[in-house]
Amino acid sequence: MSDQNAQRVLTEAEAPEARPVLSRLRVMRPPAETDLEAAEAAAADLLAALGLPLGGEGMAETPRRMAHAYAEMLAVPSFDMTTFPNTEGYDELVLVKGIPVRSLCEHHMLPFTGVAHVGYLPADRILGLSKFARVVDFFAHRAQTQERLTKQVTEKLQERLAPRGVGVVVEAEHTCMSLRGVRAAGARTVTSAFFGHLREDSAARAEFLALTGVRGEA
Ligand SMILES: Nc1nc2c(ncn2[C@@H]2O[C@H](COP(=O)(O)OP(=O)(O)OP(=O)(O)O)[C@@H](O)[C@H]2O)c(=O)[nH]1
Ligand SMILES: [Zn+2]
Repeated sequence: MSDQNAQRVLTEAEAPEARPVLSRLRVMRPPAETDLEAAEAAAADLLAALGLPLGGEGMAETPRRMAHAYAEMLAVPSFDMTTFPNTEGYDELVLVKGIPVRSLCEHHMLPFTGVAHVGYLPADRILGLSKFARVVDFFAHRAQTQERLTKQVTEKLQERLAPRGVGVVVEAEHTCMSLRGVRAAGARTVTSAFFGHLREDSAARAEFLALTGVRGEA
């Protein structure tokens, strides 16, 4: 519930002059160089160049919606990476499974969607559980490759927690590969990155993969 509050659209009373999407951008961090007016003009040019009629009522606002939709998908959500001392000395795997992934492939600027499984072996500090999904979201809100997204989530956890191990698996469907081009609908790409004990110890990695439900001996 607090997640919804953090990214809710501001009410008209709070921001009477703002359109809903602009309001949402205020509680997230748009790329520094975002120019919505220029993006809207460029979207209109793109649609016109593709031969789409913009005169009718249905599409008159489409360039604005396109510009705002991309700006929203590229706006990096900010958050605190809250950690706690590991007072109980918990030293088994902590795994958050099935975190939604929504990102844009940098080659076509088309969405790829799926899930991430993120886990670590704690050392001195433990991470607030919601932060696993927030780290994934933070790196997903940009033009990405699935490989880079997987590595960046791993490296951020490594850097902030100094844990004994980190494992990240991402399973996603790329619409650039399912809706167009090769049209391999249903094909899912699986990427993984491991650090520390989960990288070096094949039994620990196998346990991690078994808990994620991802098949295969690493
Ligand atoms: N490695 C990697 N490739 C990706 C990702 N997202 C999209 N791609 C690929 O990027 C490649 C771009 O290839 P190009 O040949 O330049 O583009 P294209 O002519 O549209 O290729 P097709 O998709 O095969 O029609 C394609 O093979 C995509 O499937 C990703 O996250 N990681
Ligand atoms: Zn693509």
